[in-house]
Amino acid sequence: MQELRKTEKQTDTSSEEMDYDIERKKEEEQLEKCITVIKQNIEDYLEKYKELSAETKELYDTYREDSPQMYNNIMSGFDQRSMIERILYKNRRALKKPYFGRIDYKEIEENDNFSLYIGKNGIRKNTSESMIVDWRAPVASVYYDSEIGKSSYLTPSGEAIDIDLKLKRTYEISESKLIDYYDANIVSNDEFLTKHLSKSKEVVLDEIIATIQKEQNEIIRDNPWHNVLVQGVAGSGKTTVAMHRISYILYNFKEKFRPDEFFIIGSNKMLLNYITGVLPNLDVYNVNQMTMEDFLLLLLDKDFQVTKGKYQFSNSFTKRRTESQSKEESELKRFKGSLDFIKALDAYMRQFEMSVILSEDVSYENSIVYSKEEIQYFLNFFQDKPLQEKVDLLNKKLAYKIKSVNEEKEKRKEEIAREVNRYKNYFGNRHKKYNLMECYLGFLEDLIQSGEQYRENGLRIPTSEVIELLVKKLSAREIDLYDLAMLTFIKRRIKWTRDFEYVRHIVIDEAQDFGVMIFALFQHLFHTCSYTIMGDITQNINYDSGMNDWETLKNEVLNPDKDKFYVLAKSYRNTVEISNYASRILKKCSFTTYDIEPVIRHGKEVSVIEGRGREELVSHAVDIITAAQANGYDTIAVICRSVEETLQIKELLKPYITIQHVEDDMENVTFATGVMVLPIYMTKGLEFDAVILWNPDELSYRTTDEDAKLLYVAVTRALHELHILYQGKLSGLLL
Ligand SMILES: Nc1ncnc2c1ncn2[C@@H]1O[C@H](COP(=O)(O)OP(=O)(O)OP(=O)(O)O)[C@@H](O)[C@H]1O
Repeated sequence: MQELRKTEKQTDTSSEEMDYDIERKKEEEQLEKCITVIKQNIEDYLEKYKELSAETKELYDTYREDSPQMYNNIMSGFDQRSMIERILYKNRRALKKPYFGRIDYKEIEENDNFSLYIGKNGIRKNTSESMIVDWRAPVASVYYDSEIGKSSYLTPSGEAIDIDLKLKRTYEISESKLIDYYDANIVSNDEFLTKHLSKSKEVVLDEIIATIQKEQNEIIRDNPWHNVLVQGVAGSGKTTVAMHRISYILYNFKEKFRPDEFFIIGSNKMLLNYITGVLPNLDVYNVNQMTMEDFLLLLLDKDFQVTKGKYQFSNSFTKRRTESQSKEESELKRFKGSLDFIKALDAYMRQFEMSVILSEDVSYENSIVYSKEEIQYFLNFFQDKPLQEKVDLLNKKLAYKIKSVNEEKEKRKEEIAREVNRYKNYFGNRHKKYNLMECYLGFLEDLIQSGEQYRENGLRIPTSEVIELLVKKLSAREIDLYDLAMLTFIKRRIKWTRDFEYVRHIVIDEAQDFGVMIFALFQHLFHTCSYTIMGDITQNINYDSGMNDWETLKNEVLNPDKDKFYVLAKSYRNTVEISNYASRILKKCSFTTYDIEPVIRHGKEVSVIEGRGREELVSHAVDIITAAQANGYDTIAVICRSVEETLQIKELLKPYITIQHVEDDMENVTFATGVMVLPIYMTKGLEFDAVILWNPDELSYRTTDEDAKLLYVAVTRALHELHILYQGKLSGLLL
């Protein structure tokens, strides 16, 4: 920061320097004051913690199983203790760096002046007087959004407060000492940011509270009552913004959302561990995190278990590429990811329901007690309810009618009960069990037999050969997430269950990798849920099944009038050299891309090195890694195309370099400091100080849009250095 200030100081007059010294003294005093308060807070809370621990221990020692009251008291003691632990954690963190910003402004309507210090956590003196404002508080938005002069901020209820911003100041504080500060009208935002970005990478996502950018702030603070879809280039902070958004929502809408109603869905466990590692620093605890497959399996629960049925998940990145996949194979993938797949199942389920629930006149003692029209009206009215619930409601309604007829005839109670009982399962038994997989196979069979009827209704259904391929895969116990999605849909249509409740907000990272049908499914499953959807169509690694544009999602699944679509164009991760190299790949493609604007941070040129055989490539890789480590880089990745290649390269590098996670099972790999060898699909969402792209030759990456997306993902993982090692002919995408 001192460097940032130098240019300003050179032009200062000595009186300005004096002003600066006075001002700095005031700032030092303020910092001292805050630190004293925080120290006092820590002492007080430690005392409370000790008292509470002693009380809880005493209760625990005298606990009797027959006293529910005692049990509740112990539990509440534990809860309070963890609350105090969190407060202590926040205060201890704040002790080193209590705040990062300050805003001085006048509230125009009230004519009141304020000077607020903004920190990663709000700090109070004596639990009442606010010393430091939490970054998530509505007013803190001014720090991220506003320029000096007239502006406004929004309260969570949407009310605009007009203000006149007089000062916006940023501090550099380290180990409780003021290093420096600067004012927004003097040092540019980009200069400050670049300093932060040149750091070496850690193995969890960083919080960016002090440097959130205006366009990111807008997304973080958008309200949770509508869905938010963000298209952002690689490294634009999508994941980071999503995590900060969760923190913002839980802080500002405490009464409406519980953390355990939040679900973060990511593409693999390594990515999830990496991104959710930031949550405690953002004061977020107890949110759910899982892969899409695990989320669907959780919803399916006991109704479908992959292990029980001995199913295996298919992964198209397992094998080294030898030949192109068949036309049927890619058609099948496209169909499975499409809206037509789920729309066809919806139509089938309606037919299925009609075959189970007879909508015909119900006659009783020579008169119609429940007419066909009434039944159909009921079915239409409760269209959205599961089959079992409809059956139950219809049975109950009929029972009521039969009871009324008999009561009118003044029959005896026992006789009425007998009559009602006779009809109690007229529309079917609501406990009847359905096998979801059998239902799914029934649907596929119907597509094969009656595909034309579906097509006549405007659905794009592939040929029966394509559907037969899917049936074949299922009989070979090969399954994927779209199959799970269909089973979940069937379950929702049939079963009366609580499995779909308690999901209030879903954050989906790398959303482009999932077919649009997944989002349609979610809309169908959860009625009071909103979504934060983060993605980049340029990084769709599941070319056929994933999304290559946002149009269908935006216009056919989400509500274009109500939901919000944002674009993040600035890339904070890569150096200009790496960003330009990535942009060159995209220029070779036919798909629409979003322009990348790198934050100006220069580094080494990308090195492209040809080797005359594997041994030479290995020797180059070893040299690059050794040099990068000597340069102080902690995270280094060698990125391969397939799992098969990854395992081979690991073996080749092992004699010379310590490699993290040498086990073969990709599922168990966790992000670690050091050198990792990974297939591209596992590097999604991650970043490394230095990246070696392993042998992107023309066979591994053809000049197609599909392969361009894969390469784009691989090269944009690098923060500071990118090296391309190849033998033979380099892929046309990199020329
Ligand atoms: N405002 C910011 N201030 C400082 N660093 C930032 C900011 N925004 C993003 N970054 C940094 O940029 C890097 C990329 O962020 P992130 O991984 O969230 O991007 P992404 O858009 O999800 O990338 P990808 O699409 O490649 O997964 C991270 O190191 C993050 O800390």
